[in-house]
Amino acid sequence: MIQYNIALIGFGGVNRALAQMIAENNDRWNAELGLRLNIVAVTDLHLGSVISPNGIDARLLVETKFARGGFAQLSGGSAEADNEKVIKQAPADIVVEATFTNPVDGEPAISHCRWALETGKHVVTTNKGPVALAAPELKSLAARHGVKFEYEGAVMSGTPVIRMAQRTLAGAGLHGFEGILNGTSNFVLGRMEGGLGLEESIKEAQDLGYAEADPTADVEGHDVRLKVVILANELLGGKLTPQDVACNGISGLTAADIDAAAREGYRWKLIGSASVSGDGGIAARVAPQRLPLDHPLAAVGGAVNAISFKTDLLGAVTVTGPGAGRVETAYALLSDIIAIHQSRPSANKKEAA
Ligand SMILES: NC(=O)C1=CN([C@@H]2O[C@H](COP(=O)(O)OP(=O)(O)OC[C@H]3O[C@@H](n4cnc5c(N)ncnc54)[C@H](OP(=O)(O)O)[C@@H]3O)[C@@H](O)[C@H]2O)C=CC1
Ligand SMILES: N[C@@H](CCO)C(=O)O
Repeated sequence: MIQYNIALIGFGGVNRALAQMIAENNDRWNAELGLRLNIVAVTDLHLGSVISPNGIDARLLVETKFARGGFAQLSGGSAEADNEKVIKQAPADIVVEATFTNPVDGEPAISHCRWALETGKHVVTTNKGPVALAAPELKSLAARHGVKFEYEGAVMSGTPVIRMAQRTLAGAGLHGFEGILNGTSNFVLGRMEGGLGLEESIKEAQDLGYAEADPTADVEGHDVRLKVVILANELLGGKLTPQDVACNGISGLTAADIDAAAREGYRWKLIGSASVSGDGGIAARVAPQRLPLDHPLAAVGGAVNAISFKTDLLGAVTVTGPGAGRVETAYALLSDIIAIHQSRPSANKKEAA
């Protein structure tokens, strides 16, 4: 059995859900996968920070109602979120970055990842900023320090699309994709079809843990734009920045637009897409589209996401699954940790034997 010491950066919906999973599943992971997770540090803007080399009881972390600065009451705790000190000095093997996604410059999350990788710690993250805006730098930093930078949850939450496409569609001639890549806007469109207003629908998505800290990113398409950049660069060999992706969200759609589409046998969906063009460039965009009801993406409802990969050998391969949600996204972090566990040299030697 291997025990991984982890540091949680940001203690909002996703990292809390991971702590809850740890409290409930460590014994099962030990039996099935040969790993246990031990939380040795946490930092959060609201709660402060704590380093505890022997480990912090995950259940206590989740169940205690901490006030602002409340981590100061824990042994090794402080009322300040001292991210740099925690990331550099905590005895963690893996840093779990789940602070807010900054679609403009990716900070402070990019710095969090950099500090971790530079000090020889693996990084797993659901934060789209570092992946969309700094992946080449962070990957080369990881390689230089012999650690991993993993980010499966940055696209489609816990639904495995990045690793799946990289590994199991290798050789199939992937040349494009189109998909519903934002759970909040898909949920909101469904609610608006049912007669609810935009603002009330967004509020519901926030309560359910789907929306970004600033939900403008969801409804204006900026979140999908980051995801399109990530997928185009990871899977199509692109070097896109968000500025390369034309972007329109759903905030301009009115109840009348939605009703008119329904009467005519269509449904509005926010679609992110990219395809390799004849000259080897990549054309990418985010835009609301009216899909006929028999289109494979038209029936995808709620916070569910779906992506159709366009391949030479298989035609379209479509994957559907959760696109947002606290537990669903925490699962993506677990899947990244398992990927790190399974990529260690001794695991590979065993498999080869
Ligand atoms: N929820 C989801 O369905 C999904 C989320 N993601 C991504 O995962 C990340 C986390 O999401 P989620 O947990 O839902 O978001 P939350 O807003 O619930 O949690 C983020 C937490 O990070 C804290 N935080 C913000 N800035 C800092 C900082 N500089 N240092 C320390 N803590 C900080 C926030 O504190 P405070 O509240 O005081 O600002 C908050 O507690 C985001 O980047 C999001 O885009 C990805 C896929 C799905
Ligand atoms: N706010 C995002 C979270 C997942 O990245 C969404 O609704 O899809």
